[in-house]
Parts: sequence; structure tokens; C-alpha cells
Amino acid sequence: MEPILRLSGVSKTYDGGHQALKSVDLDIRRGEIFALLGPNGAGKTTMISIVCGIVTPSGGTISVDGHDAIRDYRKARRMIGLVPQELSVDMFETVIATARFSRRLFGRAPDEAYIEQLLKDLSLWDKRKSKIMELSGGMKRRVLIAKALSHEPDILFLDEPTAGVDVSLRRDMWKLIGRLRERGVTIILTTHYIEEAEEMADRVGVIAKGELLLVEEKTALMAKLGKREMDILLVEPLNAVPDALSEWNLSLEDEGHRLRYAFDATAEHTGIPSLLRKLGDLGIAFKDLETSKSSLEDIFVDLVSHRDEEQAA
Ligand SMILES: Nc1ncnc2c1ncn2[C@@H]1O[C@H](COP(=O)(O)OP(=O)(O)OP(=O)(O)O)[C@@H](O)[C@H]1O
Repeated sequence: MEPILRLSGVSKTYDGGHQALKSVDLDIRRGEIFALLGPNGAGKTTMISIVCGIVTPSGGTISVDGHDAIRDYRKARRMIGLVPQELSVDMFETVIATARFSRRLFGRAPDEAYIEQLLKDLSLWDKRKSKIMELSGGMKRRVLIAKALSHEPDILFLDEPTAGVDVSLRRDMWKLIGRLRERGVTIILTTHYIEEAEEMADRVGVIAKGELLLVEEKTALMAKLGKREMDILLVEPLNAVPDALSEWNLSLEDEGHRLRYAFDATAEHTGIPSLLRKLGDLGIAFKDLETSKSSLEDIFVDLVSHRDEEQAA
């Protein structure tokens, strides 16, 4: 199936010379939930803003269901709903007027039944006549979602949907996103939280310093995340892994000084205690143990330390 959204070689250098995106290629599948994960300043918002026509790319092309996002801006934009990080509503307007107005902006005929259902789905119906400035922060977030969905988009972008919201709103958001997906809406969300990606996404992309480092099925990613290695530093080197240890996934490293055990950290039984007991039974002495993280975790650690550096600067 044709991807609903295709980015080819998309780059962005802001005035002043900062390169926020470096030739990003990405296909988004119809109907999927895609989580874009990355630290502050990675380029997530820039990428979304380019697709939504808010920021002009320095290079590359974006195709929204076959419509070029620049040449065919109106058609492309009409297919997209955007829930931005920052509040972007008229504070003096009422909830229902905001939703109606936004629908008209995209050239859709009025549909009161749709707007009513939308506000009910977002638990905003009782507040429909309230001015936005009178609402709590969580309610304002819901209004942003109502606004983004008012013109029945096929693709919904959520930029950090749950940053700074309480647990119950976060759960509600996740449920709502699940329902939208059941209706066939393609969802792309950005997040700092790996748990959020884990909970919701079909696929995950990791972005750092303007580069898309990887794109993977969530299940494959989680399997990788669960993989760990433990090195057992032996007192005396071994020539080969003893047959008596064949039930563990072991290899010898460092000229026989290290026995490396690869295991699944998410499994109920890692096999570590029994392995260590068995080594004792066989009289194989060890002086230390070292565990190492999988490569994806390394990427995350890298990302986070980069963010820390930025924050420290
Ligand atoms: N209008 C702009 N002019 C100049 N530089 C900008 C502009 N907007 C963003 N940047 C820079 O581009 C980089 C990417 O920013 P962007 O907002 O896309 O990151 P992000 O991944 O969305 O981060 P966050 O999680 O903090 O929202 C940052 O270094 C930022 O300072």
C-alpha cells in the first residue's frame, strides 16, 4: 500500500545557519500510530511544522496521500490535523465556536452532529459554552485536540501530547488516540517518553540532532531493548565454553578471560542465578560481573546526555 505520508530528503536550515533537519526520509503507513522519539531540540517540531506547511523546508519533498505539501498545499493541509505543543486558540472564544470555526477554515461544510460527537468524545460537551480562558490546563489541551479534529483529518499530528499533563488526562489521551486509530486515522506523535511510545505506537522513529537514527516496529524495538549482556570475568581463562553450560547462550571473549552471557532482561527468568550456581558447581571461579546495555539503550543514553549538555549550556 502507498504510504499516506512520504518525506524524501527533507532538510531545514534556519536563518542564522542552524541545521535542524538533515535529509530525512520517512514513510508513514496508512492507519498506523507512529511515535517520533527524541530529546529537546532534536528536530521533531521542525519536522511536523514542515509537513503542516508552517515551516518551509530548505530541501526535499513531502507527499501527503499523493499531494505535494508545497505545490498542492491546500489539499495536503486539509488531510492533516495538528495538535501543537503551545496553546494556539483565541482565549476569549467559546469551545464550540473554536471547533466550528476551525472546521470552516479548512473549507468543510458545517456539521453540528460531528462537532457534538467530537466534543462529547473529548468530555468537552458540558464546557462547550465556556470561554477557553476559563478552562483548566488539561481542558485547554482537549480543546486543541477538538480543534485539530474539527475538519475530520486523515492524519493527526500530536506534538508532545502528554507533556506536563496529569496521569488521568494522559490515560484519557491514550484512549482517545486508540479510538481515533480504530476509525482509521493515521497518528504521528512526538514524545520524550519511551513509555508513551511503548504504550501506543506501532512503529517508533528515533531522531537526534536533526537525523532520523532508526525507524522500527515497536515490538522489534522492545525485544532489542530487553536484550542484555553480562560478562563474567574469570579468575583462570577457559579454552572453550564447557558442555555443561550449553543451556545458556554463552561465548568466550578476551582470550578466554570473559564468559559472555546474552539474555532477555524482560523475561521472567533471566537464568543468571542458575548460571552462577552452575559455575560454582563446576569450580569455575570469577572475580567480577559486568552487564552491558543493548545498542538501542546506548542510543537513548547518548540522546539524553546530549540533552543534558544542551540544558547545561
Ligand atoms: N524558528 C527557528 N529559528 C532558528 N532556530 C530554530 C527555530 N525553530 C527551532 N530552531 C532550532 O532547531 C532545533 C530543532 O528544534 P525543534 O523545535 O524542531 O526540536 P524538537 O525536537 O521539537 O524539540 P522539543 O522537544 O524541545 O520541542 C533546535 O536547536 C531549535 O533551537
